[in-house]
Amino acid sequence: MSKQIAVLGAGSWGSVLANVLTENGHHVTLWTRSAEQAAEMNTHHTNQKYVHDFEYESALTATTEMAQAIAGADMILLAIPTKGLRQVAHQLGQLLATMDIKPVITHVTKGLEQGTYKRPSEMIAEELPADHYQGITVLSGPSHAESVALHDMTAVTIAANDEQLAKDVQGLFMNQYFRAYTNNDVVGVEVAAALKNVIAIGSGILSGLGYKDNARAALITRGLAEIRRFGVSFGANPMTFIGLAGVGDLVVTATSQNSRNYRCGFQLGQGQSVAEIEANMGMVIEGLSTVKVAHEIAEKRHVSMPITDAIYKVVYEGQAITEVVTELMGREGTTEVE
Ligand SMILES: NC(=O)c1ccc[n+]([C@@H]2O[C@H](COP(=O)([O-])OP(=O)(O)OC[C@H]3O[C@@H](n4cnc5c(N)ncnc54)[C@H](O)[C@@H]3O)[C@@H](O)[C@H]2O)c1
Ligand SMILES: O=P(O)(O)OC[C@H](O)CO
Repeated sequence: MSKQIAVLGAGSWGSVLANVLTENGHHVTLWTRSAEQAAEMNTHHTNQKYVHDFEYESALTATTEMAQAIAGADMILLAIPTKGLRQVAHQLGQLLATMDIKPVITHVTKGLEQGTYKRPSEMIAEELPADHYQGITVLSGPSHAESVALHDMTAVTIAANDEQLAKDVQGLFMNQYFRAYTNNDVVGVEVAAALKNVIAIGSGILSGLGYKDNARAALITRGLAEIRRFGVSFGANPMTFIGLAGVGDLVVTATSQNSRNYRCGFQLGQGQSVAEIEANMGMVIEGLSTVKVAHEIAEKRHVSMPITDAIYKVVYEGQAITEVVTELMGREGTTEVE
């Protein structure tokens, strides 16, 4: 059945997911804070700043008025980077309190909040009035916007504490090229989503330095071990980390030139500075802030995360990459399976 859906955030992922939902026959309104971007979408059906040379469904409309976007919404999809999520959720919460709707909330944010160390669903829950939405679901997994736009076969995870809610959202997204699985491990899915970006930066660094397949496979495997350790310390299900939101997203992000986090690492490995890379990317590189949060949390909770710590030293302490790599490889031998 056709539903009314609002997508908040018209970057790469928000605009492409809005298009998937429109293709699935839903009435979708995309909210953006940029009047130029809304006009471009409504007039030319494009969003050139984020996904080049792609024509969106003409039924997809955009607005800068959040109240207009969410009017009558059955689902509201938040596609905002970690840094802006609380602010947008706050704005949404104020509107929901005054409106006669009770939508499902879904978010796709991959990060952890600086300072509070909160996961995206925790931030959203803190900002929305409890009785004015049905619950929160998380969409994650190996899914580059550019590939989804081209109908590359894609499988994602929809996580929620409430199984029926996850199934409802699964039904909205499923089609011939987009497959969704449900998962009840919200903590594991959100931790995996945030931390894979850090390991992807590390993988890019190794490639940028000229290391080859063995090095990358070792980094991905041991990176997954520390992501799992971190997640399990928060009560996550270890099985989540061998699923789509875990190894799936880690592989796609840590091996693809489509990944902004991998590309950022590659350029670091080639000697560029973080400031230069961020200025040229023009889109969010979530791993750069997540590495700081993850490093701080791991230190507080005594979770061993040598790769994350190494990337932290490169990004935030300016330590030479070659020195960090030597240190990592020179650590005392240990056992693989804990
Ligand atoms: N791009 C992908 O392929 C992809 C896939 C899966 C998940 N994600 C995740 O989805 C989230 C969004 O990523 P993206 O790729 O769309 O980012 P992006 O950089 O392409 O776009 C971000 C959008 O959010 C908007 N925004 C940021 N702060 C805002 C604020 N305070 N108020 C209003 N709008 C604000 C920006 O204007 C921009 O339109 C990230 O957490 C990312 O990790 C991205
Ligand atoms: O481009 P990246 O590195 O932010 O990765 C995008 C998605 O998270 C991949 O699933």
